[in-house]
Amino acid sequence: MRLLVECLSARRGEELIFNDISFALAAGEALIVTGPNGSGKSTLLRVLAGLLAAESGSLLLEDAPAGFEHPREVSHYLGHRNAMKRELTVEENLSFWRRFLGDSPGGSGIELAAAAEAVGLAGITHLPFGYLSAGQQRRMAMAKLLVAYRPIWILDEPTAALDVGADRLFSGLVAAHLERGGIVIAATHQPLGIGRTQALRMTGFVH
Ligand SMILES: Nc1ncnc2c1ncn2[C@@H]1O[C@H](COP(=O)(O)OP(=O)(O)OP(=O)(O)O)[C@@H](O)[C@H]1O
Repeated sequence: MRLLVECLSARRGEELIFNDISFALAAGEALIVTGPNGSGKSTLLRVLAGLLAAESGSLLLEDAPAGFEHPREVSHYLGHRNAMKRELTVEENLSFWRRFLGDSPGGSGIELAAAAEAVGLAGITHLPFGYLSAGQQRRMAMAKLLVAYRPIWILDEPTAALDVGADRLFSGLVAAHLERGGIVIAATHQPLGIGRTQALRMTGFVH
């Protein structure tokens, strides 16, 4: 599968945030998006995830499973917020996401306990999500990427609030996903320490 992005532009309110963004990612490849605050990284990821409409340009999947046309249909999106309910336990949250997202063709998510173990937090899935520390909450949000299979991971500042150990752990999860033929697009100020990456530097739109 390939993700093709051509001449993409996006608007927020009256402002054109970026213009003419193009890239292509094949299975096993990652794109790291960098740029100063306000340069449009989150906006680009939200367009890729189908949460915002592009102003112009195209987003295409090549050699995708039959019936899947837009990247959002086969993508995980991890935004700045963790998208977990504080009052529900970790297990209830992950179980909701597992059922809600379902698997894309070509793979299957792993069990909740295995996902919690993969992010180094086995044994605390019975706790309300709100009881966890900021770093533990972010780790659990990463477990969401594992409980339902999606070939494309769209990640906005995935390692914010993580300690060095969790940073490494996350790089490992990303590397394993790429190894299995996944595609990763991540906005980050910290290097993820992974191999085959392309870089996209956002500069903001110059009027
Ligand atoms: N809902 C909105 N309406 C109008 N403008 C918005 C809206 N959301 C974001 N913007 C503007 O769009 C621009 C790009 O924001 P965006 O969040 O994409 O940047 P970013 O590169 O991800 O920044 P950061 O590094 O701070 O996360 C900013 O100038 C921001 O003020």
